[in-house]
Amino acid sequence: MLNALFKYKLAANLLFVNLLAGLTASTQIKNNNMNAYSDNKERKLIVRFFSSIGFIATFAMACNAFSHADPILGIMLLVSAGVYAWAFSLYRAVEKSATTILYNLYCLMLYLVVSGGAEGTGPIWIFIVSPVTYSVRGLKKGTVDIILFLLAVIAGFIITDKFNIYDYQPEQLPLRVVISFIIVALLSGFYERSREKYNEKIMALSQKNERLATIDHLTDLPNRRFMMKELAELKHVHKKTKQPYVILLADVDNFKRINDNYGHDFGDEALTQLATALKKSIPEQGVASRWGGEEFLIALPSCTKEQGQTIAEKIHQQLQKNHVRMYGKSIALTLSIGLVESQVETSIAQDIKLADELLYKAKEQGKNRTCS
Ligand SMILES: Nc1nc2c(ncn2[C@@H]2O[C@H](COP(=O)(O)OP(=O)(O)OP(=O)(O)O)[C@@H](O)[C@H]2O)c(=O)[nH]1
Repeated sequence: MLNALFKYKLAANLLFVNLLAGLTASTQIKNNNMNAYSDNKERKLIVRFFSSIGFIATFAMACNAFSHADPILGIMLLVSAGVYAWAFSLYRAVEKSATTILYNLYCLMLYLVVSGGAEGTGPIWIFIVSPVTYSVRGLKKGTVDIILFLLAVIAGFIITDKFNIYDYQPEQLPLRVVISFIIVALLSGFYERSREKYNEKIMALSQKNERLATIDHLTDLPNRRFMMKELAELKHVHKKTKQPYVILLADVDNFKRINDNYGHDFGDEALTQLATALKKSIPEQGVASRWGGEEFLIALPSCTKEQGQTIAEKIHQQLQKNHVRMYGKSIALTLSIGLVESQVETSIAQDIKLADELLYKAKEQGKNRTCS
C-alpha cells in the first residue's frame, strides 16, 4: 500500500516538475520574439499559473487527506489552498503574489517533512520547490531562497529524528531526499542561468537593432524616423502645456559643388563634422537629426522664436569659425535655415512645410542665413 502511494506521489511530482519546465521553456520561446518581449508580462503569467496549480493541487490533496481520516493534514492543505487563491487574486501586485506563493509552498513543504505527510511520503513533494523558486525569483534571489529552504528541510529532518515526531522508513529516506533535492536544485539553477544569459543576449541584440533603426550611420545623429517620433512627443506636450518649441530645417549650401570639387569622401566628412558642430551649438535638451541627404532638422524644446533665432545664429557662427578639414584641404560650410515656432493649431506636417518654405526663402535671399 505504502509502495503504491509512494509511486503515485513520485509520478505526480515528476508530472508537476515537467509541467514547470515546459512553462519555463515556452516562456523562453516567447521571449525570443523580440517585439513581444516583456519580462513583467511573462512574470505575471508564471505567477498566476503557479497560484492556480498550487490551489488545484493543495485542494485535491486536502480532499484526499480528509477522505483518509487525516483532518490535521487536510486543514493545513485547505489553508494552503486558500493562500494560493488569495495569491491568484493579487495578480496585479506581482511581487506580493510571488512571495505569497513561495512562502506558502515552503511552509507546506516543511510541514510535510516534519509530519511525514501521508504515510511518510510527504518529503517527495519538496522537489517542486527549486523549479518554482527559480521561475518566480530568478537566479540570484532564487538560489538564496533554495539554500535557506534546504537548510530548513535538513533541520526539519533532524528535528523529526531527535524528537521522534515522525519515524521515516526506510531510515535513509531523509538523506536520499536531501541529496536528490540538491541535484534537482543544481540542474534547475544551471538551466535558469542559461535562460537568463540567453535573455540578456536577446535584449542586447534588440537594443542594438533599435539603435541602428533610429541612428544615421554616417553622422551618428538620430535619423528622420526618430525625429518624427520626437516631434510627435513635442507636439503632444505643447498641446497639453502650451510650452512652445522651435524647429530648424537646415540645408547645406552649394553642397553639390563641394562634392564635385573635393570628392564624395570629403563631402561625407563635411557632413560628419557638420553634425558635430550642430550638436555643440544647440542646448542639451535640443535634438539634431539628419533629415536626409544634406538636410538636417533640429528640434528645440521649451524654446521661443527669439531664442531659436539666437541658437540659429550661434550655428552660423560656429560653422564660420570651424572649417571642415581633410586631406590638407579646408573649407567653411554654410547653412540656409528655415525656423518655425510650433503653434497649437498646426500639425507637424504643416510646421515642416512652413520650415521648408522659409528654408527656400533663405536660399533665394543669398544663402547662409535663417528665415523665420
Ligand atoms: N558626399 C555626400 N553627398 C551627398 C550625400 N547626400 C546628398 N549628397 C549630395 O548633396 C548634393 C545636393 O545638391 P543640391 O540639391 O543640388 O543642392 P546644393 O548643391 O547644396 O545647392 P543649394 O541647396 O541650392 O545650396 C547632391 O550632389 C547629393 O549627391 C551624402 O550622404 N554624402
